[in-house]
Amino acid sequence: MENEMRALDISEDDIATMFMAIYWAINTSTRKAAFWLLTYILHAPSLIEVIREETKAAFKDDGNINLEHLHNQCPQLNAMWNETIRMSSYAASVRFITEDTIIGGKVLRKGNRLMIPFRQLHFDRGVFGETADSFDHERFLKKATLTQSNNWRPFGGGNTMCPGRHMAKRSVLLFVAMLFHRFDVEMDGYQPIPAAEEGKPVLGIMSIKGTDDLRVRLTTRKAKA
Ligand code: HEM
Repeated sequence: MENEMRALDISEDDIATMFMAIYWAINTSTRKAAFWLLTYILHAPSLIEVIREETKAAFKDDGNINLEHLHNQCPQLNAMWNETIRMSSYAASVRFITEDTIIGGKVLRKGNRLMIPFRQLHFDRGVFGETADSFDHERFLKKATLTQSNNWRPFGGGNTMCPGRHMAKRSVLLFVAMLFHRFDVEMDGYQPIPAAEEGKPVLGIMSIKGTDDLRVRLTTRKAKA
């Protein structure tokens, strides 16, 4: 990729900026999304069996795992994923206004910047209902069209919509499915859902606040005879 950029005469500074953005995108939001998804599941442990049952067809006898099964044929796990990134997204799209535009009776002047904070969209009770503040693992099962809503934008939108979104989802679903197939997982004694760092906007998924964490116990599951 670097060679291709050099061949296009892109400057050293711009190449560094692009790589920085890519490394950062890969290394931050995806692992945080996995953390929050596991946290929500461990706080409703009956979901673990639901996931094991739904994902077991993805695990092949030859050791391979069918990623597309996890992506397309596991509605419950997918609904948990959608709900997790609704709850934990703290990004905002920033757009440069190129023409005077009227939205909802408000004039947006050419030359200004517009910020669209996702958290406010994701917690809008007009769209997500009275339970918008809490994790509902079935929310996107009961209403699959929510993913088409302009209020659900964990990956932004338009030309700069996150190109890593499919990879991020597949990585996290794979990690969670493998974890529950290989291990019994439980909280190391009851712990509340860790506080999220709400004071610091990020381009993606929220961090845990301060030293909060979630300790878990893992026990290897015995292979079925
Ligand atoms: C849960 C995981 C992730 C979340 C929530 C996330 C979220 C976002 C958001 C909100 C944007 C800005 C979209 C906009 O401007 O409207 C973005 C951009 C971007 N993301 Fe992600 N992302 C995730 C994972 C990834 C991964 C795994 C990669 C790379 C493999 C990636 C690569 C990028 C890149 C390159 C951009 C800039 C796109 C552009 O400006 O054209 N992201 N992401």
